[in-house]
Amino acid sequence: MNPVLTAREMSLADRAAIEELRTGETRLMELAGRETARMIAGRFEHSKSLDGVSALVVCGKGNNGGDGFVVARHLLNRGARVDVLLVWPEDDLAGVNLEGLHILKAYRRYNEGLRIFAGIYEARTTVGATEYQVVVDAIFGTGLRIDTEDPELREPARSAVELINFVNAHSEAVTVAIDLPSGLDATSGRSSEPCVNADMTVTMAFLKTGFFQNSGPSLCGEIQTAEISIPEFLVEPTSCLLVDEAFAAESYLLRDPSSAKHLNGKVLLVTGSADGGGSMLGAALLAARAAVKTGAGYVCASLPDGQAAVMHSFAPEVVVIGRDMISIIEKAKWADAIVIGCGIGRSDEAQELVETLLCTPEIAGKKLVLDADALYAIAERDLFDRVSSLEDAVLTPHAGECSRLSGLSVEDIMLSPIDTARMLAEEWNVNLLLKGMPTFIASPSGMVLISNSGTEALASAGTGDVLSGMIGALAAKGLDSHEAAAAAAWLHGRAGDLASNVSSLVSSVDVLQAIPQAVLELFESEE
Ligand SMILES: NC(=O)C1=CN([C@@H]2O[C@H](COP(=O)(O)OP(=O)(O)OC[C@H]3O[C@@H](n4cnc5c(N)ncnc54)[C@H](O)[C@@H]3O)[C@@H](O)[C@H]2O)[C@@H](O)CC1
Ligand SMILES: [K+]
Repeated sequence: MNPVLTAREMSLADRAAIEELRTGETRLMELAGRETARMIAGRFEHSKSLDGVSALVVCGKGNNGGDGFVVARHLLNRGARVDVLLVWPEDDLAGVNLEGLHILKAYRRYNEGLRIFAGIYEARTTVGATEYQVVVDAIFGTGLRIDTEDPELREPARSAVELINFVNAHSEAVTVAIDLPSGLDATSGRSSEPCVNADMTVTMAFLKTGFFQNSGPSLCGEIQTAEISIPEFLVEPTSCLLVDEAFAAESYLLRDPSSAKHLNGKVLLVTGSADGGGSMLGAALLAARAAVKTGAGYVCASLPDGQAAVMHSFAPEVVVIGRDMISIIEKAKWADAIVIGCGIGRSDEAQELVETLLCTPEIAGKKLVLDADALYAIAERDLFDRVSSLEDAVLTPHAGECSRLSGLSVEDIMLSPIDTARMLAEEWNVNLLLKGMPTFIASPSGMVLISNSGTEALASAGTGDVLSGMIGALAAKGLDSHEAAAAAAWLHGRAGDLASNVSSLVSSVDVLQAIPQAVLELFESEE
């Protein structure tokens, strides 16, 4: 899994590379620029040469602008025609950045086409009349400071960002952001007004937390990471990682050919309700079937009396027991993981059931997935002390449920989901999976995993129940509940993608049915 860093962590890594390893700023910058030019070339079919390609590189006064001068040089080396726009006067440049500009100026002797514009006003008319295939945004990187009270950019940055966005909106040009789109805060993902809207972001060394929060996902475009010789050991231990296919594959424990069903993960679900005329058995069916489809060896569901036939018509593999505590405790002793909450309802009786379950040692000592109405009961009955003493549990709220649990507003949670998930997991001493796009999975020790797979396809009723069943299955098969939640979130997203080409048509049953394909893919791509 790849580390995901805050701006501060990235700057510590930069400094360690320069001061401890003596890598040298010039070397890092050269690699940054060269890698970016190589990735730009990769966007065009003729990846070695950029003959006939016209590029505009818009440079700021910090090291991000310095990267821009190097990119401009390597684009020229590959045959592109290049215009460079200095957003600030040359007098504002110093050190490696000024050196970068001097080298570029020396290039002019050999490249008549190279134009260097001193300031936005000098550039505007010519830029407007030129057709570019590439616009490189090198105005701000991790050094940007935004005032959250007043996120407006001042001149000349404002006009420069507007120019980049104008060319992006009115031409076929690909906008490539160096390190991050200018105006985006690398840590929080909040953006200034305006902010560059990139088609592609070539980020240096490591992903940044801002790519996954607030405006980050909508402004970065495709994200590529440039290897610039800042080794991973400089950032270890990391506290945030991006879940990837390789992690999901490693986490998916295949059955031993000689094993019996009871060795392949036994899941108990305490889910579903049917009161009077209403029924929330669908949630129970989806979660149970998802556990089966994810490869649990044995799935048992505790349902309200008289509901076994419904389960068997949908998931004949599932053994059904009653809702009485004696039967539940009996099966809890046997189970490797227990899923509690999907569709049990919000009645006093349901809340009482959750409280009793969490206070029962045979249950509290197991791997637990607490979802939906179980979360409601935890919030209503203030069961956080119980939650804190659980052996290995995961709570799986969406932002609304998280708000009810924590008392924080949905807006505040969404403004800093990584920090919020980490803080609550630490406070409640439990794993917390904060559902959304992306999904954040925090452990009590402060590790946050980000699962970025899947699209809006998953935004439909019942997909959360499917996820709970999947987590239960992976936990029962041997993962701890933090890893199980992260791997299940990734597979769940992938299953959503595979369910249909048209995301709006995807229902939770479609996601369920696509689980085996998502799992199979893991092993096909490994071969
Ligand atoms: N430090 C290093 O060793 C490396 C840094 N690299 C590049 O350097 C970047 C970071 O460079 P810097 O720290 O110089 O910062 P930036 O180049 O991101 O920008 C900072 C400059 O903009 C100004 N500024 C900040 N906020 C502003 C605002 N709201 N309005 C107007 N001006 C503002 C600052 O005063 C400073 O001059 C990275 O994103 C990356 O692109 C890479 O070259 C790799 C190596
Ligand atoms: K940038």
